[in-house]
Amino acid sequence: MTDTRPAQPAPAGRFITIEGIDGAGKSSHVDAIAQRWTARGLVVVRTREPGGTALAETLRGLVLEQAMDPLTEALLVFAARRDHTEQVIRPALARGAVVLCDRYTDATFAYQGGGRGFDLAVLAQLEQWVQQGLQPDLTLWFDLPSELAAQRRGAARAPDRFEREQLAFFDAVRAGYARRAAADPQRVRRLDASGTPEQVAQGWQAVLASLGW
Ligand SMILES: Nc1ncnc2c1ncn2[C@@H]1O[C@H](COP(=O)(O)OP(=O)(O)O)[C@@H](O)[C@H]1O
Ligand SMILES: Cc1cn([C@H]2C[C@H](O)[C@@H](COP(=O)(O)OP(=O)(O)O)O2)c(=O)[nH]c1=O
Repeated sequence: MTDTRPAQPAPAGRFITIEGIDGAGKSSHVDAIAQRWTARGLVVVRTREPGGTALAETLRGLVLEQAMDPLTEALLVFAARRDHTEQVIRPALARGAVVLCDRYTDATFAYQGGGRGFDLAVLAQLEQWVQQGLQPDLTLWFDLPSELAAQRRGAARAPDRFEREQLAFFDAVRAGYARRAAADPQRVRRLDASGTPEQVAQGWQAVLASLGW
């Protein structure tokens, strides 16, 4: 069935997402990325997926800890996304804020599509129904080999249901991100996340500078 509802009007703010396999280094850079705009007096709304609202955080707890089949998993991350998008992201963009979101739909194509092997055409339909044409203006993809990410994750934190997966799963997730980047290279910018923190920071700074952000 074709979804014929019109896309909602383009929002005024800026929507930036951060992506990568677990242990890629996203959390280590998000404060500095946000500061780039707060230093100029812009309002930055920092949020994450799955999560960002009370309902979506409840769904996050289920997705990260409960065993479930791939369709249930895909529906739950999109249900969380719908609530988050409508309650937080669209209103913030309409107010002119910078929305900086730790993961969004590229993670679904990477983890559920790549990692779990779930049908990409179904994910694309859900994406359309849930987002009604809304896409990030920019996605910073922290990319590095799965082995290196696993070493970085180490034993520092109790692994959730995804972090307990084997290297082959993360190789497939990474390939899922690469497909999304190839399909939309203007939006999804790959960063080499295998270097030192300083080198990685230079990478995202160069991308933002090239956009005049
Ligand atoms: N460039 C880097 N080089 C080496 N270790 C790093 C680098 N960036 C982050 N780390 C470390 O790797 C681990 C995972 O980083 P984190 O930022 O939590 O990743 P993510 O949020 O993508 O899962 C942390 O212990 C962090 O200190
Ligand atoms: C947004 C999203 C995340 N995930 C997974 C990826 C991560 O393993 C996990 C939560 O991501 P993350 O917030 O990066 O976890 P942490 O707080 O441990 O750094 O959820 C999906 O499988 N599908 C999705 O659509």
